[in-house]
Amino acid sequence: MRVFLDLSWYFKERWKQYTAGILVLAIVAFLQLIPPRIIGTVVDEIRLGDLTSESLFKWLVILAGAAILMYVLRYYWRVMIFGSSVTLARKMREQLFKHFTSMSPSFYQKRRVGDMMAHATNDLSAVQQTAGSGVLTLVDSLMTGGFVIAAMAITIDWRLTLIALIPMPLMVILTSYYGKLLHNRFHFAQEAFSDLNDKTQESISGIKVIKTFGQEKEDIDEFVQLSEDVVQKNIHVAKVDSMFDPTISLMVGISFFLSIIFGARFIIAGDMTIGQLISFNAYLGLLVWPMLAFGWLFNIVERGRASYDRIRNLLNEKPEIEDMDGAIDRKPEGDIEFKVKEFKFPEDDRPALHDVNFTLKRGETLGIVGKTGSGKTAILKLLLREFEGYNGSILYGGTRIDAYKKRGLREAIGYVPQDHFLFSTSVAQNIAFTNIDAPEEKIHEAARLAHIHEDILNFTNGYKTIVGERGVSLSGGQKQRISIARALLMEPELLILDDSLSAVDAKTEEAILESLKETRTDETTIITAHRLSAIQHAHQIIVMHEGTIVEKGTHEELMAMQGRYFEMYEMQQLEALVEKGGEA
Ligand SMILES: Nc1ncnc2c1ncn2[C@@H]1O[C@H](COP(=O)(O)OP(=O)(O)OP(=O)(O)O)[C@@H](O)[C@H]1O
Repeated sequence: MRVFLDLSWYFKERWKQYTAGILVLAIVAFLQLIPPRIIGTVVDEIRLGDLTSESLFKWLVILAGAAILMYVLRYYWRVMIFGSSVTLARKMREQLFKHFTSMSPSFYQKRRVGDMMAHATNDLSAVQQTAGSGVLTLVDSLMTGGFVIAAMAITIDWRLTLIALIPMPLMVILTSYYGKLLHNRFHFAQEAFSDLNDKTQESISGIKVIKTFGQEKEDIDEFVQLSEDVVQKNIHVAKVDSMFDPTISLMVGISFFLSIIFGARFIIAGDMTIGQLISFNAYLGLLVWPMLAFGWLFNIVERGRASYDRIRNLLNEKPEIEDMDGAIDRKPEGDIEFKVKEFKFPEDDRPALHDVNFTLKRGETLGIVGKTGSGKTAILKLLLREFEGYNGSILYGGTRIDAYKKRGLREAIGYVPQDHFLFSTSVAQNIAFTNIDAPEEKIHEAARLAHIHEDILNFTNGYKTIVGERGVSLSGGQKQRISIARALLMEPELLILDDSLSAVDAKTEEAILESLKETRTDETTIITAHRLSAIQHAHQIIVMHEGTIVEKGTHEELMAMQGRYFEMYEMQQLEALVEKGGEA
């Protein structure tokens, strides 16, 4: 029952609804006692020959009145209690979503999407059930059960009541045992559901790759296997679940059996009338629901507790990167001074960066080149404060970047990542992602700078064209340029292009670089690239190798050094020549 204590914050918040709901439930529980009582009285009046048409009419009116009142009140408590449980789910769903958006990238590195989806669906619905059906079954089993037992003991016979209740302790022991079994099995069923969710999500996003490699059958087989696992684990849950009802019915059956045997003896002894035994048995019939509710209560509470714990654990995880107390609330600007002695990604023993030092003056362009895995993106991730825990300091405008509020820092940076993402909305909305109210001219201007404007005008609906999930209907180069336009619309203090020109042809690349040079005279730009033409004109170029800077300078200086950069350049010239068919 601890989950009710865990949810007490919400019960306090909605105490009016819950109190009203519980009060109404109590009235319904009391009204339920009327029909059995009337049936017994009528039977006794028939036996004694006292029943008149007036008295029968009176009983029928009372029965009808009680029925109508119960009908209305049953509707009312559902609105109060179940309505509140729906609001709780909404509230927790919002909390979860907000939490997900505040978490650092390393959180997503550790967790699977399917798992998070399972928390936001199955777990939330189990908690919702606890705050709705859980409260109902708890209150109803105690109240209806209590009232019925009191009516049996006080108005009929306390000895027969005690006898009829003999199977109860056994029922409590059995149902709580089933509850424990259920808890474990439900946990495994949930995990299997997470795996299935994860698989489905991955297969759908990777459908192109699956089809290209003709792996549909293998993928379906894997899905069927996981789906079978979910079914098996849920059958395990259902097996325990289905033991509740027969057990309770058996116990109630034993109660009826005992009440008939001993009730008949009491009638023969003259301690009880036939009408009273009929009322007693009708009351016993009313006990079936509270007993069932009691069994369900364990079931609901066990599921709710497991789910609530999982959600709480998730919500308790703190974002690794948070604003420090008194953080500066403005966008940084000025020179960038990068001095990192050593940096390791979480859960990685090898340093991704070591001894990386450079200064970038405001308004200058820095080019970063190097083999794949040499640490180019790692530098950018530190600048963006996506990761921390490095040994050294990164200053922006003379102040450590962690002294700024994360929001301010990120607003100053227009970052175009390698794995850019387009949303399933229009092209215009994708570009105006950071400023949804941006005027049309600004959106077009950004698109012109990214040299995608003409392409967009050729789309069926121009800027209103809806981009499929992850932009499947666009070419790689078009997606890249829309992502660049999105970053340019921010007019960022620092523009970072992380290998963002790889899918555009050399001519378009040159045109984009030219327009950046013309418009971004006072702002800073960082470009990482494999193709040297993208960084050739930068004020400063650093060559990365195995996590450190091995060469630094302008294109001319680096060429003169005849080192790695020179080799890369020569190699790329040769490749270009071969592509052109060897004509010099
Ligand atoms: N999130 C991460 N967690 C752990 N290790 C990582 C992570 N990201 C990158 N690495 C590792 O850090 C090293 C540097 O990676 P980085 O992404 O900076 O390379 P890169 O030079 O940008 O490569 P590319 O040109 O292929 O993009 C690599 O060995 C990579 O495997």
